[in-house]
Amino acid sequence: MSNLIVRPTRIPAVVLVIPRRFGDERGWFSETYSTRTFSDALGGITFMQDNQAFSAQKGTLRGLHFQRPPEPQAKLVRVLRGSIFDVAVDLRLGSPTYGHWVGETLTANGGEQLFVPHGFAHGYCTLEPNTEVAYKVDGFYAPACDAGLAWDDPTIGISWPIAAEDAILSDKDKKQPAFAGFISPFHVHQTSAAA
Ligand SMILES: Cc1cn([C@H]2C[C@H](O)[C@@H](COP(=O)(O)OP(=O)(O)O[C@H]3O[C@H](C)C(=O)[C@H](O)[C@H]3O)O2)c(=O)[nH]c1=O
Repeated sequence: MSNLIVRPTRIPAVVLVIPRRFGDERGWFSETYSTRTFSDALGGITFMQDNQAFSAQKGTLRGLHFQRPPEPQAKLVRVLRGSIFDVAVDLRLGSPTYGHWVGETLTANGGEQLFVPHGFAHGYCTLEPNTEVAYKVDGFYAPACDAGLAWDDPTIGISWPIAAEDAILSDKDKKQPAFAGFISPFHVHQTSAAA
């Protein structure tokens, strides 16, 4: 039996992985990341940084974010506590799913992880209070390359599982630009281990 369930989403480059949990009378154990088991699913990616975010309230929405080249970031996202609706948006010029989004519910109880490659915007909203998210990135934080798109952009049309008036946003995310007129720096044929 494999220690990792791998399921492509409706955008094949965005992959859901579920590491096996070994349960016993004490609880459970799981290898939440291993280059040995994940490399087949994610390619030869080298993660450089671990991030963790705590959101006190249900409906906290972070995104849509990405870093422009030369510092793009692929992300491997999982939930330590609570649950989120995790979203990736295809920004790769030439992709048949350009401008399309995919969302997956990630929970601490289920241990699901979402891989978001280079060329995608990423965002999530929390589905319960006191939710903690941990994620690996394959590029360092580069504020000069930080970029974003409006979480509620009508052209992208993400079906968030919360009412717009209930979304809790940073000041930055309240002012992210619209997708209309966006000029993507990414291309589907960019050679990258993560896209
Ligand atoms: C992302 C990041 C942020 N910071 C500092 C910068 C700010 O002073 C503070 C909060 O940053 P921000 O408001 O951008 O955090 P989030 O809104 O959670 O943004 C993240 O959430 C969405 C879902 C993402 O996919 C990105 O990883 C990231 O943009 O942490 C750092 O020092 N290092 C980092 O790697």
